[in-house]
Amino acid sequence: MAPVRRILLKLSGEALMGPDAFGYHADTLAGFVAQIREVTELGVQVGIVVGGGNLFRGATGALSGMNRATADSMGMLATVMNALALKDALVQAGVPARVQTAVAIAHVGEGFERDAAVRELEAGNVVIFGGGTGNPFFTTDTAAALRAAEIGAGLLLKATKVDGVYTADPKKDPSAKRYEALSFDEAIARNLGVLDTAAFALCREQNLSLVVFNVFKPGALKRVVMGEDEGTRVSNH
Ligand SMILES: Nc1ncnc2c1ncn2[C@@H]1O[C@H](COP(=O)(O)OP(=O)(O)OP(=O)(O)O)[C@@H](O)[C@H]1O
Ligand SMILES: O=c1ccn([C@@H]2O[C@H](COP(=O)(O)O)[C@@H](O)[C@H]2O)c(=O)[nH]1
Repeated sequence: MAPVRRILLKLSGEALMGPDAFGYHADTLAGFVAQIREVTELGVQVGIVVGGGNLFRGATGALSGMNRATADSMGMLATVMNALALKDALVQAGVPARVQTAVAIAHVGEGFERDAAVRELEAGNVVIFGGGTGNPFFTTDTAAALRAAEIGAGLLLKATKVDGVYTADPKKDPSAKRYEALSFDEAIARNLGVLDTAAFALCREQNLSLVVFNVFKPGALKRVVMGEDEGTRVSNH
């Protein structure tokens, strides 16, 4: 089977810290870069939205009394830092990459512009979208669904710490069962927390298929883009 032509990869921020409790784990980052390089070598165009859970989440700041919108701005800045870290690691590995940010930060990255992003992808550059949607009260899952729709990605991939979508959070409920596939209607109706509802709803509305997979499994990203049996597929069918 031919690989998907263009993907939007949502890379977990929390995954970047590997076995550490905070920040970046160099070997883990190198492993993700190797997987991304593998799919670019197949000719797949790769857009990336990276989360911020290794550095800061707005909801956590709000719990300790911060204004939620301010805390979310800090969370968005955390995702920009992750975008820069990922870009640096990709470029050092010989994979050309650009950063576009939803929050304007002069001299740090280009501002998000859909046409420019598509041109970069067609030229063979990985484009990393930092800063989420640019708005508080959203998550990078929703940003990933949004950017996927904007760039016309054939598939949205959520690269995370679990190997698919389960009947309940497998970290909290050891009896949870993994789905091989399910519909967006079912995911929303069952309130499955692997993605936020806004992101599920946008995918459903835009008829954008999603695969949730474990990014720590070597070669998993390539298997997903090749349409092989990996993770859980969520779609309108
Ligand atoms: N039904 C479910 N199936 C699978 N995972 C679930 C489910 N419900 C909740 N989860 C949890 O969702 C997590 C993945 O989503 P989450 O947004 O928290 O992580 P992330 O995207 O990896 O984080 P980050 O904010 O760092 O980008 C999993 O680690 C899992 O514990
Ligand atoms: O559109 C967005 C995206 C993200 N945020 C804030 O950033 C952090 C980190 O993102 P995660 O998706 O949780 O990894 C998030 O907790 C929000 O505080 C945002 O405000 N808007």
